[in-house]
Amino acid sequence: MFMASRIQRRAFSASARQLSKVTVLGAAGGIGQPLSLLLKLNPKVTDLALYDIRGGPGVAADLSHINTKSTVKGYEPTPEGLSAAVKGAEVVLIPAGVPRKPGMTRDDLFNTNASIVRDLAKAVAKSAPEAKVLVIANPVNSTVPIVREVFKAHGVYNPKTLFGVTTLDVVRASRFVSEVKGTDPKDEEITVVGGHSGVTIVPLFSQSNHPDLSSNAEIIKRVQFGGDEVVKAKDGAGSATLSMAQAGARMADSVLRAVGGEKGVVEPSFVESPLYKDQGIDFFSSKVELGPEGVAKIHPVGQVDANETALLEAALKDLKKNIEKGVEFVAKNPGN
Ligand SMILES: NC(=O)C1=CN([C@@H]2O[C@H](COP(=O)(O)OP(=O)(O)OC[C@H]3O[C@@H](n4cnc5c(N)ncnc54)[C@H](O)[C@@H]3O)[C@@H](O)[C@H]2O)C=CC1
Ligand SMILES: O=C([O-])CC(=O)C(=O)O
Repeated sequence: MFMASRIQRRAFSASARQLSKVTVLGAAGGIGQPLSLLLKLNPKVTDLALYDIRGGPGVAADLSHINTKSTVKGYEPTPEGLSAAVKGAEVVLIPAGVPRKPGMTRDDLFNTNASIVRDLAKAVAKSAPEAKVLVIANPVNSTVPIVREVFKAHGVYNPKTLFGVTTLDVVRASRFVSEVKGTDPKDEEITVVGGHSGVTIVPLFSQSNHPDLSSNAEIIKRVQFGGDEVVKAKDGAGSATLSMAQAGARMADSVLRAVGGEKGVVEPSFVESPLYKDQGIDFFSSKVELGPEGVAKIHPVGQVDANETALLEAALKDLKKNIEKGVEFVAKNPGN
């Protein structure tokens, strides 16, 4: 009978028990807390690292009592704490940054959030350059290019590992359609492309079970401005946190499934993309097939109708400006 050597047995048990450290930067915030909770409940996460400029260790102590196997550790808000939090991470999620208040656009958050994301990206570039980085902080259309510029400056940029999280847009689209059509949202897969703000969010209903909706201005607007609905309802207390936590946890889970070797995992995401590079637009959200290294394949936009063509044109115009703004910010403000 074949007897596995000790080395073979060790190699087998390491691969069977994939170690997946996941770090949340901004873990004590409105998104960070429920997101961390959902990650604590995910058996694919073996180590959960929580960092925030305030409150990280408290949230970690609380979550650490939940009886799932993963370890949970909160880190002090120091450069050493940040570096230790990200070190060895498979996935780093970044929901750190201020949220909108009524009357603001996501772009109005740029002045505050650009430097927060830049500085966190520096720490990731230094201590976890191979991690898959999932950027949630707004304006995503600009913060993702900021992370790229920082990684490039550190000589560690890999386009396969940088993602802007646009999952909430497809989550919303699926739910809103199911409400209109009286269906189960799990059966409503709606492709949403472009970016993550207002008119840069383009739902492609012509590709769904309900092509009639592609001329329905009301539902298109609801998907594009779903975030504003929540901002208005929260009336000054912030923006979407719980639905965002669910969307972020879904995206992290998909990335981990692909890391674990699962095939055919597809999520929409704002990534460096060839689709509109000829128009000077480096980043675009479309369906992305995930693999062990991160981005495995970027799906094309596919067939769109006349109405969607017009929506895409408007989206590309804004996207270009948003992306350039992020790139210019790092060029002019490289930080320390
Ligand atoms: N991509 C998306 O679909 C969505 C993005 N967002 C964005 O996510 C961000 C966070 O939103 P909320 O959690 O509601 O805000 P929040 O204010 O409740 O939480 C933000 C957390 O970040 C922390 N923080 C600030 N600077 C930090 C730094 N330098 N390092 C580590 N932590 C830091 C704060 O202490 C706070 O705990 C906002 O920019 C918001 O616009 C919100 C919803 C959806
Ligand atoms: O609307 C906001 O500011 C937060 C966000 O990105 C969303 O809910 O989609």
